[in-house]
Amino acid sequence: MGEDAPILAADHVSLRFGGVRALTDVSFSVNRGEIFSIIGPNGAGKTSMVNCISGRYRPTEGSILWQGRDITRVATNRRAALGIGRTFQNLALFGHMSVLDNIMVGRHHLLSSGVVQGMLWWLGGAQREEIAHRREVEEIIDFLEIQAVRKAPAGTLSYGLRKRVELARAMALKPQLILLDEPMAGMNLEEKEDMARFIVDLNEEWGMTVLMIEHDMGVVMDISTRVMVLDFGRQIAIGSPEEVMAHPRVRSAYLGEEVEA
Ligand SMILES: Nc1ncnc2c1ncn2[C@@H]1O[C@H](COP(=O)(O)OP(=O)(O)OP(=O)(O)O)[C@@H](O)[C@H]1O
Repeated sequence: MGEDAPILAADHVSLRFGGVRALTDVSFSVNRGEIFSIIGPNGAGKTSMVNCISGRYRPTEGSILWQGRDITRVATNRRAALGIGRTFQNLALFGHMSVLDNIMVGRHHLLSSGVVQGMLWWLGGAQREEIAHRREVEEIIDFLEIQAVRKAPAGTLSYGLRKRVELARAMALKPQLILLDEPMAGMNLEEKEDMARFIVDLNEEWGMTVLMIEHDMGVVMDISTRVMVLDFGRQIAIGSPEEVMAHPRVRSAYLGEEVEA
């Protein structure tokens, strides 16, 4: 277990909400070091899949494997402690708190996974760790080029900068795998280009494996190692961006083209 196994795998995952089949028998694996993207039309099951990985939803059938170990029944906060990080589309930043404090909060999220561990951490040299952690947070702030706003209340920032702070908060947990749910949504071209560069760099320089959902096909095809396409909860293609774009079912389902006879 461990080194040879994919960092993450979904094994025959199905998810139903009453009569709605959000996912049907989806299997795939993500290799360490990849930027792996999930695409597909609205309602295809992308968010459901990511929620199964983060632990927010439990698959009706099938399992989620982390480095070969079955984590289907592991709680969300434990998954974060294992090394699965994410940005939360709906978890807003604390508007009145500074950028720095918002990023530091990410760390406390990790510590809150156990009162006893938290106590031991505190008794066992918390201050030293706190200083080391602050240094890491400063590195992340430098990396994401948000030094100029580190003391600003998060609520005063532009949309693009807020998204960067959210990314910083996820990075502060030092995840091995980072889940990004539509990181470019609502961004202008320049903000998208910046975000794409940060994703590539956090992958290459910080060694984080990336799993993302993104609607912007240009960005997906540009930066992804591999792409999985979902449609009506089923996997219809998986492969390199070129392979996926050339796939007849992708062209018909996703790009609305007629499938040639
Ligand atoms: N909590 C829920 N309760 C009931 N149905 C749900 C729930 N979450 C998702 N669904 C349904 O599951 C299907 C897949 O939804 P999901 O949000 O995973 O798709 P998506 O590909 O992320 O779509 P979008 O691109 O619009 O975000 C949809 O039919 C959706 O209505």
